[in-house]
Formats: sequence, structure tokens, C-alpha cells
Amino acid sequence: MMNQRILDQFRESADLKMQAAEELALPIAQAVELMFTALSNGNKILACGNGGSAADCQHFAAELVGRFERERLPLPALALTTDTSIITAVGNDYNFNEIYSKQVQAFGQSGDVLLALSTSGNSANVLAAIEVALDRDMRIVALTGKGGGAIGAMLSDADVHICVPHDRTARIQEVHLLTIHCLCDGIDVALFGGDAND
Ligand SMILES: O=C(CO)[C@@H](O)[C@H](O)[C@H](O)[C@H](O)COP(=O)(O)O
Ligand SMILES: [Zn+2]
Repeated sequence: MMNQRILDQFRESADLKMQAAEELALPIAQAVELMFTALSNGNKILACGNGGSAADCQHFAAELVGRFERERLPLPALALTTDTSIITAVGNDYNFNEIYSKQVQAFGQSGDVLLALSTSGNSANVLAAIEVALDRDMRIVALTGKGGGAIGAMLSDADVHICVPHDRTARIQEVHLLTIHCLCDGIDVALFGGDAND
């Protein structure tokens, strides 16, 4: 019985990945271009999200600042999810909804990119961060699911919305992680051309 549950989860995840590939290839390619342009211009990428998505932000920043599959110079990406002093001070003194927006105000500059992750598209602190980022003339790459929620409604054609066509948080997160690896791979290819093993 447990085996069957596990098999079902693997199958659901694999099926969703194949189905989403068709739909998401174009927006993921657009996100690579947007991020590569920003990085080439000396701008940086800030990332925010909650729970599992907070971990995804850190995963992405590690692969840009450290490396993905090739040796290269460190690239400027910052997860806004890691400084417990900032997060607890802002959460305690102001509001949990401001834990990311205050950091975008502090660190975000015109031309920077905000990578915003929310499976529901409705987390208030992510929405607030997007609002501030747009005010600062930053571009948004949003990774969402469940139809995109309020985030979908905030974005314009200057931004990129990668919305996983599913309603289950865990499945959406699994596609988000694959998307993050596609972004890292795309940035490496834009920098060096060819494939990773060249
Ligand atoms: O990882 C998981 C569930 O798989 C949870 O930690 C999940 O990320 C949290 O419930 C988040 O607060 C959900 O936020 P969001 O994706 O709707 O923005
Ligand atoms: Zn999870």
C-alpha cells in the first residue's frame, strides 16, 4: 500500500514535468534572457519565498554565487530568506508581510531582478516584495502555481511568469526546482555557449 502511494507520487511528478515542459519552455527561456541581460549589465538577482520556496531561493543563490555545472566567476544573487536577525526584527517590529519588501528596499536597484517564488501566488510578503521591486524599476521572474494567484495579476509583459499548471504545493515545488536548474543551465550557456560538458 505504501509502495503504491510512493509509485503514484513519482508518476504524478514525472507526468507533470513532461506536461509542464511544453507550457513552460518559453517563459523559462524568457527568464534566462532577462536574468542574463541583468547580470551582463552589472545588476543582481534577489530571491524570496516561504517554506520550501525559501530553501529554493537559497539553492538558486548558491548555484549562482558558487557554481552550477561549470567553472565560472561568481554571479551576484542574494536569497532574502537567510538573515534571521533581519527577518525577526522586521517581523517583530513591523509585520511579517514586510520581511522581504524591506530588504528589496534596502538592496534592490533599478535593473535588478526579483525571483519571486510562491506556489499559491498569494503569499503576502512575496506580493509586497514584488510591489516594492516594481516601484524600483526592477524586473520580476515569478515562479507560481495554482493559476498564479494575485502575483499573476501584478505582472506586466516586462516581467516573466512561470506558472506550473497544477494545484498541489509539493508537485509545484518539484517543478520549481527543475525550473531553477534550467535557469542556472541557461545562464551558463548564455555565458559560454555549447553544453555543460564542453
Ligand atoms: O514546502 C512546503 C510544502 O511542500 C511548505 O513549507 C510551504 O512552502 C509553505 O507552506 C509556504 O508557506 C507556502 O507558501 P506559498 O508557496 O503559497 O507562497
Ligand atoms: Zn515541501
